[in-house]
Amino acid sequence: MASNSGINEDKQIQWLENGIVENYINYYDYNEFKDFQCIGSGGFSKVYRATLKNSDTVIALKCIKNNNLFIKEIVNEIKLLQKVNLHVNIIKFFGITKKKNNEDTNYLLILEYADSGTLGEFLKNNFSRLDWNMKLQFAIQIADAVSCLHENDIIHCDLHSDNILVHQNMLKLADFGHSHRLAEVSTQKDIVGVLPYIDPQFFQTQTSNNKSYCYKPNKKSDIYSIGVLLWEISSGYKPFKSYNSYQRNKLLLEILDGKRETPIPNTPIDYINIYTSINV
Ligand SMILES: Nc1ncnc2c1ncn2[C@@H]1O[C@H](COP(=O)(O)OP(=O)(O)OP(=O)(O)O)[C@@H](O)[C@H]1O
Repeated sequence: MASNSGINEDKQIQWLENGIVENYINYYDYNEFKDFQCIGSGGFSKVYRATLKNSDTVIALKCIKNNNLFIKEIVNEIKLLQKVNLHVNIIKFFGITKKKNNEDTNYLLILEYADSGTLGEFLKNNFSRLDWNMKLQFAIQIADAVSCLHENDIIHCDLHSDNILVHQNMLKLADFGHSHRLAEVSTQKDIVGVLPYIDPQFFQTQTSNNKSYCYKPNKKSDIYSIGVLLWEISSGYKPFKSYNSYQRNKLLLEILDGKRETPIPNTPIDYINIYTSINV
């Protein structure tokens, strides 16, 4: 007898296959692409740069490492990306392709290609040439992209500088694997994300209740992460970069105790006000 999770996986795969047949998802044959080059990897995917044959069109292919384990995340990411596909600061979703792997079939998301890597890498390599006008543009672009999500009642839930890509000096929000529609949000048992960017309320509720976790991610949790990103854009550094992974608990306790990164000298006061404002 199939397990519940097996039934759920089958349903998700069915949704993808129906999407291809009924044309609510664009499908491209894998053989239509060439010049594959691995450009990154994350918790559940490997990402390739490739070119559409007989054209100069460059795209990114996000190949899910283990379809069966992550099929829910793939379907989730596709559904959400399709809702916000028109925004210039959100990575575009073009469709899917499939690759046969012995007995298995791997699904790959076809995405807009960002030519300058993640925002984190970009700041590391280019910070000295960024003027305030550019930093401000970056801040506005992140706020615009997240505002578009929120208008569609979607929350990203995993905002950090490696989930924002840079293309032609413009920011593109990416990686919707942990995002949710607000109506479908439940209380989080597992906290996802990168510690310095996570709304501390996730942890506060957990420790004060002395029982299972009961904080629901919401729009304000994304806005906390935007505040941290604005600081990062103004400094060029990852937040709390002097803490290594072994000091995670120490950092968590300090953040709960109110520790925050301090404004960088010569940052315009209006900019500081935006990311330190508590009236969100
Ligand atoms: N559209 C793209 N254009 C260029 N590079 C990309 C693109 N999408 C992803 N990448 C690169 O691949 C890396 C992994 O992508 P992504 O964060 O989407 O994977 P993931 O498996 O969902 O990661 P996570 O562990 O954060 O959930 C990114 O950090 C980036 O370097």
